[in-house]
Amino acid sequence: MLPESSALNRHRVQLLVSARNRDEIEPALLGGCEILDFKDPFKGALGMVDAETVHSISEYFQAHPIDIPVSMALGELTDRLADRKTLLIPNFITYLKMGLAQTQGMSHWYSEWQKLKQQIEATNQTRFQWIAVAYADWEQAAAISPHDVLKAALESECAGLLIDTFLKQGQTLLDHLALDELNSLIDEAHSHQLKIALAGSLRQKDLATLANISPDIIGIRSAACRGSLRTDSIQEQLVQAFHRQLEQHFAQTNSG
Ligand SMILES: O=C[C@H](O)COP(=O)(O)O
Repeated sequence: MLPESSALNRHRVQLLVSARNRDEIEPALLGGCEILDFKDPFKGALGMVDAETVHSISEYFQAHPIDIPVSMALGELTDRLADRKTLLIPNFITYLKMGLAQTQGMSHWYSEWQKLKQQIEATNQTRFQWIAVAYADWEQAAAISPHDVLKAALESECAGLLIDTFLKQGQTLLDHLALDELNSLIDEAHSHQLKIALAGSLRQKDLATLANISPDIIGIRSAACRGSLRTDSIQEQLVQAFHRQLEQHFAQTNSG
């Protein structure tokens, strides 16, 4: 059952903004981003930024320490298994996420996922907080279903579950998953203290609908970019406008 519709949802929601390079850090932060994410929008839904970009972002954070959590996308599990490149993750990263496209029918995906996470932690001598990623358009992504990803996230003690879209061709999260399906995933996650992030070409106008459910994080890139084009650059005033709308629909956004 959906919670009773109300103009103001009292659940605290944080704004995550996906930046692609050092130049986008300040517009995201000044606009009010509360979790800073890094991904390369030219490499798919969860494309990882290249080593040169990681280096310049690291230099930026050495000069300007940051006090909000930072996350990074690592691409798809199947891509990581195919290239086996050693991943060096900078020490300012808290959350890591990997997509599960092409895992449908792959019998050992769960153990491969666990092994890879352990290898990344061993290489970097750090325990990361892992975010499991479910795709709302999971059938097109040949991924496992959001309910199965949620089950796997709980089993593997992930810090959270992100529900995003795999295809970025104009359809939004809400085009693929009905609000009551999202609500039931959120209820199930919250009953196990698992945080839920929602993303997938979300726009300011979607916030009134999303205020009927209680995600913990809302993630954007397209809506923060000029012309709503995720391959364009982040604009401070667009992040700020989205953040303002978020505060109008979800109370206590900035209350710590
Ligand atoms: O995690 C957030 C995503 O980067 C959202 O990107 P998008 O708004 O372009 O779908």
